[in-house]
Amino acid sequence: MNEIGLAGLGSTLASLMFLWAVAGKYFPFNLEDLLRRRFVKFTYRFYPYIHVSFPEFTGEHLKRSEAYSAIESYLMSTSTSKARSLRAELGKDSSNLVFSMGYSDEVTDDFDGGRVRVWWSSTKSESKTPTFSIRPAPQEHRFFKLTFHHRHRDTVMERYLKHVLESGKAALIKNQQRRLYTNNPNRDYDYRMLNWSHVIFEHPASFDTLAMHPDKKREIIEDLKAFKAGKEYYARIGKAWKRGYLLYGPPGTGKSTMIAAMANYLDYDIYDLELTAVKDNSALRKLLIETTGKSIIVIEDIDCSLDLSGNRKKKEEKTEEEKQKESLTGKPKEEASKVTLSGLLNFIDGLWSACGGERIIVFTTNYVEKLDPALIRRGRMDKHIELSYCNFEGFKVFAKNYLGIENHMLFETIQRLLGEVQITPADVAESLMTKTSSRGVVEDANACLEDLIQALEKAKEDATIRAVEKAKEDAIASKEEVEDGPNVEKQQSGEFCKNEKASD
Ligand SMILES: Nc1ncnc2c1ncn2[C@@H]1O[C@H](COP(=O)(O)OP(=O)(O)OP(=O)(O)O)[C@@H](O)[C@H]1O
Repeated sequence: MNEIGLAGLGSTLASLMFLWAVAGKYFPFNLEDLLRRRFVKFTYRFYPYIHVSFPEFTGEHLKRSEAYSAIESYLMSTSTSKARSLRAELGKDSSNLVFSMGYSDEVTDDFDGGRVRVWWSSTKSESKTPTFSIRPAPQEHRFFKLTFHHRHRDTVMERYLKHVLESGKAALIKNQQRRLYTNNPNRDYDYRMLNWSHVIFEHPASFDTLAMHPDKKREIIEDLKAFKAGKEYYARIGKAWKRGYLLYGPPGTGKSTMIAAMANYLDYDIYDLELTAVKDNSALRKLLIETTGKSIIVIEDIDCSLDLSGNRKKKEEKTEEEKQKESLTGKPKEEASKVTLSGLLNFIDGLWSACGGERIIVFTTNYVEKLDPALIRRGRMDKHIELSYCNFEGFKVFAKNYLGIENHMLFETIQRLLGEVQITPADVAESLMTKTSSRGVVEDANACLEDLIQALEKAKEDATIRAVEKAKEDAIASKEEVEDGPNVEKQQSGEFCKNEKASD
């Protein structure tokens, strides 16, 4: 092209751009938009298909995409009959195989009575870009690809994908084994940087095996049932779909067993949150975001996990033993968690706590009186459940489950003794198991009940001895007080403590 030609082209382009700008300004409709749509329509003549891809990991923190999991589960039912290459995994009760689409395979799916046809394929690609980050990124990128004709765009986007996600999520819950998650202390070494790691949850506890007064049990079951069915109710009253349970009582009274029974009853996963391993409030929030719905988030022994007075303790001096350990291993003592009470309150009912929905938060403690009232007020911990020493009703549950009996001549003695001594359900369970053979068969119910009576009588004796000793100590203390007069020093220090508490 000669110089004149180039100049001509230049001026033509300039005129076109000018006209474009003028047209965009003065035309009554959006010309640019119209032309773009015409162009797209034109290209559809040659290739009328649209693709949507769903990557496995998304976001800055590479969280496994819920959409990917739901599609994977949806395709399990579709692909088994249609795909030619399948992957097999163990199903819910470890006795059946669940099949899913193999990589690089494609299946068709018909929707709307066969009017809409789509194609799904599963692909993986190796990451070729070298990464120089401290935390290596995943080497494999997996995604599902959905292909459909452009004339079905609205149906696919508005109805078909909704159907896939809903059916997939439902199938996921039905097929997937329930999981017990724990916050991952090794996340820095996990390439996916997952905050939670999990094992299959297989605890056999149920409300039938829980030794507890039947009325109390019924009340808890009703509460859980109402919660599970409460999606619309919570939406109507404008509250996040979550509920807090505080389980308190002495060790061995069944707090952990109750959580397992709740999870089995609701068919929920459990997130066992080890608060002392959480670095700070923002790490706590990240953990919360990564939990899924239909789950129970548990913080056991909450009184031991956090300085609940709200005052951080001053940095503790290292002991000689710790200093020695550090010099031997070269590793400094692990930093204490900086999670604060307000961070925890935010976790329970801050704005972030509403993401996901259908979650139960459970705190357990052996010392309810130690907890900050703000933490357990109604609305945060909606239901306070006391698990206490074994009563006769609880014992009857054990007798039925462990020995297969509902009545026995020794029941009367046991009922009397249970009214006189405090014994934990764990101890009762232990006594009833002593005569069970290694095959799990009860060899002699009578002998088991006699063992329990012995344990109860021993507990009664011990309690009497403790009471006598306590009475002696009290008598000595009051005698000393009479002889020496009121202990001024003690009183002063008592007052000092009170003042210190008041100023806290
Ligand atoms: N109420 C109960 N019903 C049935 N079994 C129980 C009950 N309480 C305790 N047990 C039995 O005792 C064992 C210990 O109970 P569990 O761990 O649930 O008690 P806990 O209150 O959580 O104790 P801790 O406070 O020490 O964690 C369980 O394995 C279970 O077999």
